[in-house]
Amino acid sequence: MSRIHDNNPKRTSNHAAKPCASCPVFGRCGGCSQLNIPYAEQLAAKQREVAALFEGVAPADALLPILGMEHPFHYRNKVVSPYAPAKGKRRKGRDAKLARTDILTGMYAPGSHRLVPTDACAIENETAKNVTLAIRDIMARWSMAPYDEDAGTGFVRHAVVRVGHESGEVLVTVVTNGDEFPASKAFCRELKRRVPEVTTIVQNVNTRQTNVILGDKERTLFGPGFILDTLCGLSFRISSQSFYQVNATQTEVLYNEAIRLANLTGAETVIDAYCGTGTIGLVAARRGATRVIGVDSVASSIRDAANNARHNGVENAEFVAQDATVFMKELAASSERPKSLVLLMDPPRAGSTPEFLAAAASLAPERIVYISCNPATQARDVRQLVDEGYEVRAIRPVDMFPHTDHVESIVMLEKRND
Ligand SMILES: C[S@@+](CC[C@H](N)C(=O)[O-])C[C@H]1O[C@@H](n2cnc3c(N)ncnc32)[C@H](O)[C@@H]1O
Repeated sequence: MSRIHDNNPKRTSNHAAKPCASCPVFGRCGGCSQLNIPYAEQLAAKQREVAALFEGVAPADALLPILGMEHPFHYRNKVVSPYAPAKGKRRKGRDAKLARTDILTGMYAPGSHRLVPTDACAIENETAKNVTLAIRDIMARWSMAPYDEDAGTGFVRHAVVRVGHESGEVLVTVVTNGDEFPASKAFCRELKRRVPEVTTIVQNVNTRQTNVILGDKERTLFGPGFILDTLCGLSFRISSQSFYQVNATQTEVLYNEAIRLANLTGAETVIDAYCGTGTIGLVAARRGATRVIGVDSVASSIRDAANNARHNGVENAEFVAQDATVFMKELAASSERPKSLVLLMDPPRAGSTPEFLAAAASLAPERIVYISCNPATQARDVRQLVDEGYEVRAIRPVDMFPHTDHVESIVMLEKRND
């Protein structure tokens, strides 16, 4: 996701952190920075940002209009809420009574670990928010202490709530500073009673004094330990540690557009580089690719991808746990180079590597569809691909995170005939 650097002083001064009708903590909470700007204006600014980044890299007419949301609220299907003691409310003893106001939950202030309590949020899924508030109330009622990050004491650190966009299933991960979860069965019963949509509850143990939210140890307290959700007609299994895009509505928009731009005719092998849990590659496997090879450096994502393929009966996709650059260089050097090739790539914010891009170009894919959450590094990488003999045919910004200064973009390149 790219941060907008809008040099327009008028826009900046007009909209500087004023109170906002949709959110009483706007300007203090680090969740959204543009809630006070009309949505159409936000989209126009994101379009301008992408246009500026690709000036001189792509022909101006390659830029297509940004795809925004029809209902740009409550789109976050994953909500991460820390719990902390209210100031001056640090517990004196283990059995000290707690009131609801003694426990803070909400969002951090921008660039800090100061919790801004919120009872409602304009961008988070409402069921997920209800879960985080219900946990706070149960904690107060049952004297479960929130984690104090300075002292390293207290029990409940975070709740990570994921809601299946289509299925409505709800996975709650309670991150605890300790292994033993007293009365965990009663806790689950009470949470389920308060928010009946909850389908599974997992305890994640994190006893380290760190900013990293999840620890390594987990146990399922209630339900199957995962939820299922449908994306582009395929069913995906989501567990507490799986990578899954947080705005499912726009993920479908993003993937549909990427597959449209890939223009698969039924003859192509598709490489899905930086594939995560294989979501986009599996959609390509269903929509015209003869064969899909996904590659990602995270072994657990590759296991999820292979399971997702099996679970959906997709037989023309395989997944490799390897560094994407090493994989591309090995493929470029091998004698088994696929003839008709399309490359899909979706690297992290830092973008790809010059070696990956050079190996990709030497494999001469007919089309490259490059998805990015950081158009600045994407423009840098696309410039190299242009130098290596490709031409930008289309750029499509997609608004995955309304009311924030992030924008996603898809670039489609074709091999130049010169
Ligand atoms: C933006 S995510 C894309 C995931 C997937 N395409 C999706 O839409 O869900 C970037 C992915 O790149 C992977 N990654 C990061 N560095 C990598 C590397 N050097 N080689 C291969 N994969 C890498 C991460 O594990 C992550 O799954």
